[in-house]
Amino acid sequence: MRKDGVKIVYVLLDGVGDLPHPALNDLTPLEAAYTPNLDALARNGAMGRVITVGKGIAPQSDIAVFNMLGYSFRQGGYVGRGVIESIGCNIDFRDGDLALRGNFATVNDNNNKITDRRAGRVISKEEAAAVCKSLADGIKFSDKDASIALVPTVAHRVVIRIRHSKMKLSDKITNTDPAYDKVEGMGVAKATSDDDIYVLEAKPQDDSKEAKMAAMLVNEFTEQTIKILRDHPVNVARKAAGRNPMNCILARDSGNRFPEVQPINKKYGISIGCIVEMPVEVGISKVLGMKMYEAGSLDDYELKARVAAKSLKNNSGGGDAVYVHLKGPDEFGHDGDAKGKKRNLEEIDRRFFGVLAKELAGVKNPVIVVSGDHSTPCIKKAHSDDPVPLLVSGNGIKQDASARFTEGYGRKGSLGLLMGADVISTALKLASDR
Ligand SMILES: O=C(O)[C@H](O)COP(=O)(O)O
Repeated sequence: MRKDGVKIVYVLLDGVGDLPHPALNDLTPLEAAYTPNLDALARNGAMGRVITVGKGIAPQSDIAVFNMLGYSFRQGGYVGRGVIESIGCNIDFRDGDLALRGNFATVNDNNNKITDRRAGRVISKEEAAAVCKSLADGIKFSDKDASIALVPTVAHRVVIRIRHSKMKLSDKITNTDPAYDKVEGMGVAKATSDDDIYVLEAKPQDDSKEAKMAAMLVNEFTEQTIKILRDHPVNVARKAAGRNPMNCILARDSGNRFPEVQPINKKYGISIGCIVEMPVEVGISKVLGMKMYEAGSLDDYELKARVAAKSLKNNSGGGDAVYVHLKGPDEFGHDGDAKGKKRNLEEIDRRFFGVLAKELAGVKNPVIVVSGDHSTPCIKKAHSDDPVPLLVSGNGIKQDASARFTEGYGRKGSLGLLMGADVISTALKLASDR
């Protein structure tokens, strides 16, 4: 396959896929949204659908993005989101430490019933830092050789690292977060509702003393966290202001070692940069050795479009491809806000794809690939295994009858049903064969 001169913008819209929603007259957010720029791309390309990780798997974003970049880990060997987020947030993590993804959550004072898995989502950096400091100072494990470090990242998200100075901890333990399961090391959304959920006990998944120790330490962490945070000044203030207290941390996706993977540029024989912000996306990019471009905060869509186009221009040291992750749609899906998701897609269309179209003027024959890492249907308020639409657009790509970037056109498109791990090689082939 000749790849000389190929220029690709690869956009993953987090949680973009959806199902018909009554608030949108039984359309999906993509179908209901006014997206003239995406529509124009659809008319100049071909569509299909993608099962990002595997049939029947409602994946978390980490393993889904790895797959969409060509790394399936189906033969095992995935290290877990906790490790990827640790790498993303620069915590001092070593092989044998236990790394977990945490959520600040709200629980009832008396029975550990979870009333909000994200403690209201709005958590300031100061609140998160104050709470994490109290926990780092206050948590005393019964085993004196164990210690804890916490790094708050974005909103309700926090990274937990537990270290034992005399033992490598095992990652073979279950989650305390009831919303996700671990399947072959991958985080998978469970079909639970948010209405009747409790903090779970971490259980060892084998008989080793390392797994028993890891589970015991996570359970001590949970119990002490709830005690320390019950009357914490941050929570007294939050409650007084009518906000949900951040009085618990739910842990999931344990991992205990660095991943070993082939760098992405070597895998595809081209140079691929990226524009990412979330800690998990930063972790993935570091693991794959991608060059990261600064492009403001999560919703600086115009800037992201400008930086993406510039990264491909030969006169600025241009790469061959740039992967852009846009977090926007996913949170609306989790919150069940179909109208919000529609509005967000309209904004992305106007402020990202509209600007990108103009900024790419100086790039010769670019190909734009658009897809998602998974579906987050608003009616489910969680990730699902529904395939996501895929669009490969550019002059010379054999067009099908796609008129809009929607789930429906994806279903009818000429690219058919692909696996996530095959998307980049398929796009490269279509781009090179023109
Ligand atoms: O936003 C995230 O971090 C994940 O995609 C969803 O995680 P959550 O269900 O814990 O918010």
